[in-house]
Amino acid sequence: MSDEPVSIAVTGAGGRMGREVISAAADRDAVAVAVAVNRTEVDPVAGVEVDPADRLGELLAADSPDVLVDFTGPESAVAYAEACAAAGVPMVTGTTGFDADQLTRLRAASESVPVLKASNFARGVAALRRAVREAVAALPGYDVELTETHHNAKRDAPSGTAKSILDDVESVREDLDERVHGREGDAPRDPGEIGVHARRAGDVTGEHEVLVAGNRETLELTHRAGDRGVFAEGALDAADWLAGRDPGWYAFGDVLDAGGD
Ligand SMILES: NC(=O)C1=CN([C@@H]2O[C@H](COP(=O)(O)OP(=O)(O)OC[C@H]3O[C@@H](n4cnc5c(N)ncnc54)[C@H](OP(=O)(O)O)[C@@H]3O)[C@@H](O)[C@H]2O)C=CC1
Ligand SMILES: O=C(O)C1=N[C@H](C(=O)O)C[C@H](O)C1
Repeated sequence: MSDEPVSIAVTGAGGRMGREVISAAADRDAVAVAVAVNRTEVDPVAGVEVDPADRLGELLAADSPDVLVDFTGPESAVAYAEACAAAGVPMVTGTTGFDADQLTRLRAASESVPVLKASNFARGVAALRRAVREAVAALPGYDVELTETHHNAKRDAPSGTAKSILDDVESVREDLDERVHGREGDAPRDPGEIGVHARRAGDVTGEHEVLVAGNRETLELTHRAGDRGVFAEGALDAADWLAGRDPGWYAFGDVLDAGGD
C-alpha cells in the first residue's frame, strides 16, 4: 500500500455536495484534490481552484487523478463517466435520477474503468436497508409505505435512496409490486401497493422512513442524515477503496463489506 494520498477529481464542485466533498477531503491527509470542475463559474472552494467543466477531459489527461468523485445531475454524470473511461480514471458517483438509457451508458463506462454508484453514502442507510429487508420479509401480508423528505431544492423524486429501498422491499416480498406515488380522491389501498411519498421542505438534508403495518401493530424504520458531511465521508471512503481496482460495476456495499479500507 502506497503512502501517497489518493488524488481525486471533483465534478459539480460548486454544488452542495461538491463543496462538502472538497471540505471533507481537506480534513483528510490521505486525500488530495487534484482537479475540481463546475459547469458554471464559481469562486475557489475551500482554497481549491474550480475550472470549467468543459475542460474535464483535458484536466484528467494532464493530472491523472486516482478517482473522480461526482455529485451532479444524471446527464452530466454520464458525460463525466465517458470522460473517465476515455482517460482511464475510476469514478465514484452519488448522482441520482438516472433513466434507463443513462444507466446503460454508465454501465458501459464500467467496462473500461471501475465505476462505483451509490444512491446514498451514509453508513446508516446501508444498515436501514438491511433492516428493511429483514423486517419486510419477516412480516408477510403487512402493508409497506415509504416516505422520504428532502430540502426544497432537490430535483429528482422520489429520491434515489427511496428507489433503492423500494427495490429492496420488492426483492423480499414478490406480492408487493405496485408503486403508488401519493394518493388522491377515491383511492382504496390494494394489497400489492407500496405507497411512496416525497416531501420537499426547507433545508432537510435527507430522511427516509419505512412504515410496516398489519395485524394491529406498526413498525417504523427511519434514517435521518444530520448533515451532508455524512455523505461526503462515505464517498471519500469509496474513492479510497476504488482507486486501483479493476474495471467493473461496484456498490457502496462492496466498500462496507471490505471494512471500508
Ligand atoms: N449518493 C448520495 O449519498 C447523495 C447523492 N446526492 C445527489 O447528488 C446530486 C447533486 O446534489 P446536490 O449537490 O445537492 O446538487 P446541487 O444542485 O447543489 O449541485 C449540483 C452540481 O452539479 C452541477 N450540475 C448539475 N447539473 C449539471 C449538468 N447537467 N451538467 C453539468 N453540471 C451540472 C451543478 O453545476 P451548476 O452550479 O453550474 O449548475 C452543481 O455544481 C443529486 O443527484 C443528489 O440526489 C446528494 C446527496 C447525497
Ligand atoms: O439530493 C439530496 O440531497 C440527496 N439525494 C440522495 C437521494 O436522492 O437519495 C441521497 C440523500 O438522501 C440526499
